[in-house]
Amino acid sequence: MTDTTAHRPDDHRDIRHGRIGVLLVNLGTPDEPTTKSVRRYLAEFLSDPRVVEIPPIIWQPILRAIILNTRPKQSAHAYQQVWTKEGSPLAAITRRQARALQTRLGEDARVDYAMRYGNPSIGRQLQALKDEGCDRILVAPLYPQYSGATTATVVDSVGDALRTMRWQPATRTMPPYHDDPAYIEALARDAARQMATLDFDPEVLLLSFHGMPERTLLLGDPYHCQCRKTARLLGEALAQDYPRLRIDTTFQSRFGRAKWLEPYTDDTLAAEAKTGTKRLVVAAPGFTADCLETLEELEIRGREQFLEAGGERYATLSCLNDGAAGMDLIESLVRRELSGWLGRG
Ligand SMILES: C=CC1=C(C)c2cc3[nH]c(cc4nc(cc5[nH]c(cc1n2)c(C)c5CCC(=O)O)C(CCC(=O)O)=C4C)c(C)c3C=C
Ligand SMILES: [Fe+2]
Ligand SMILES: [Fe+2]
Repeated sequence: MTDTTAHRPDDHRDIRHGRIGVLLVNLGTPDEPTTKSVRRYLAEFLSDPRVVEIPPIIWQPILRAIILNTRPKQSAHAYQQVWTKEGSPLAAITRRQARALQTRLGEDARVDYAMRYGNPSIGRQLQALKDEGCDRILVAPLYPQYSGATTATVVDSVGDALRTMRWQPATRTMPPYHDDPAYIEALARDAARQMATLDFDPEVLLLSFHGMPERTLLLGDPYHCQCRKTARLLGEALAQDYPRLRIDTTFQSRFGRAKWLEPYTDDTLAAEAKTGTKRLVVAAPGFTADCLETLEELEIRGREQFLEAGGERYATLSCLNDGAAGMDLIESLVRRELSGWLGRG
């Protein structure tokens, strides 16, 4: 037991309890944009059997001998292009989301954030909330679409942390919200706000979601269907105001040699330009916060792919981040989950 709340028999009066905690969780990111730091992060991330579903006895030697000797340098270079004074964009934005939610919830709950891989870890943050007297904790994975590689592995990690505690807090996890009207409304409202600031009139809006090996779809992971449903609902919401805009769905960030969900974002950007699309906008509705995959892959490399293939105007929309639409959404999703706890006498 690594429980830090152990106490002597006469300490009972000092144990605070009865508070509610909220832990926002996102994927994770390296601490520094260096090869060493990225290697440490990727070693943890890519060793999760939920993420790479190849038996460890086969995968670990490939990971250690090949991937971790090549990818960290390449990814560190990508991270350097988007790194900020506050650190990795994903960590900085998630931190701001937690602070903004704390302001909105006030005395109703203690809010913090964690990263599934890297820092601050889920285990450390659950313990910290518990040490602050939280005996009920809502874990909110910031993934609108469920997948084994994201949502489920957050829950695995919560289970690992609880396993070390003698006196566990009660926990609850926020469900995916891919078709929640509040999510679709937030995306539509924020897309309209950002489209109004463009200095060109786009012909096409690509909705780019993070990819997954196609095999996961065949094995029953709902991720692909949930992305498709989000895209359909968002398309319907936008169609009223943008009747001439063509909206398509693609999947990005392919990794390794297996077939991933199609169509691929990079191929589609080039194909659109080659078939005559001149003005294109990309949004990434599956990402709650801007990160390497939006700021580098879509904004930097996506732009090059589209313009080099003959496109003329290109823009990416920001994720909901800690803006008003995004925070209204997170607050309403979290309050819904907390309602039973907050309602008690
Ligand atoms: C190797 C398999 C991968 C699967 C499966 C996967 C699924 C998946 N990922 C996200 C969200 C994010 N992924 C991010 C980075 C990232 N993803 C992979 C690989 C897989 N992702 C790698 C190797 C990396 C690291 C960067 C790189 O080397 O390319 C990020 C950004 C992290 C950041 O620091 O900014 C996010 C967010 C989802 C939603 C998902 C499945 C649905
Ligand atoms: Fe990923
Ligand atoms: Fe599907």
